[in-house]
Amino acid sequence: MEAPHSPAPEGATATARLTLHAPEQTQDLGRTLAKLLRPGDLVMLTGELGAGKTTLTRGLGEGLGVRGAVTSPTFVIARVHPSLVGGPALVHVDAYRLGGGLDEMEDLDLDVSLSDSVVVVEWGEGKVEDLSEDRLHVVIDRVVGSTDDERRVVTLTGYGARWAGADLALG
Ligand SMILES: Nc1ncnc2c1ncn2[C@@H]1O[C@H](COP(=O)(O)OP(=O)(O)OP(=O)(O)O)[C@@H](O)[C@H]1O
Ligand SMILES: [Mg+2]
Repeated sequence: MEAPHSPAPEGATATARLTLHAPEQTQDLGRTLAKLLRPGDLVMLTGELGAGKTTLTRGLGEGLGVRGAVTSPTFVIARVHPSLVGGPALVHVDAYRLGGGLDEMEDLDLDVSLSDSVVVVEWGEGKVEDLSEDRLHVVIDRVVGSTDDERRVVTLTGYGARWAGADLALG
């Protein structure tokens, strides 16, 4: 599934693609990716229902050393997981029901500053890009349409100066 010749999207400063074969690998990717993340980073997760966005976020939470189990934020729009290791909190957002985007996001009245946190947003495309000039976009695709195939192709694309030259080939 490598597509080395596909052009990078406009504005992209770093990109990588990898294939994951099981949910544990998706979670591991999150753990590895967490090492690259800093306070103020915005990570957007895109992928259909059950693609593995929350699974990846669970790994991010482990890698960041935050409190609380990462689950689908079904009944809340955002959940804050404070750091247990003196690092940034993880703010996990389900933007699916976030109609208005940015304004609502700022109105959520989270008791944490987004610029001190790592903000991970599921279903945020077209809604939260304005939160930061820099962002890491993670797209998770099923290799085939079948729901019992565990393979996923993950495309990581960094936008903005923050990600310029970053090595996203984390496999
Ligand atoms: N390679 C894989 N990576 C991640 N999840 C996988 C993989 N293979 C199978 N799965 C399964 O797919 C499901 C992914 O669920 P998850 O909640 O992470 O998806 P999601 O993208 O957050 O969905 P939603 O859009 O409903 O929030 C889990 O049941 C998981 O076990
Ligand atoms: Mg989810």
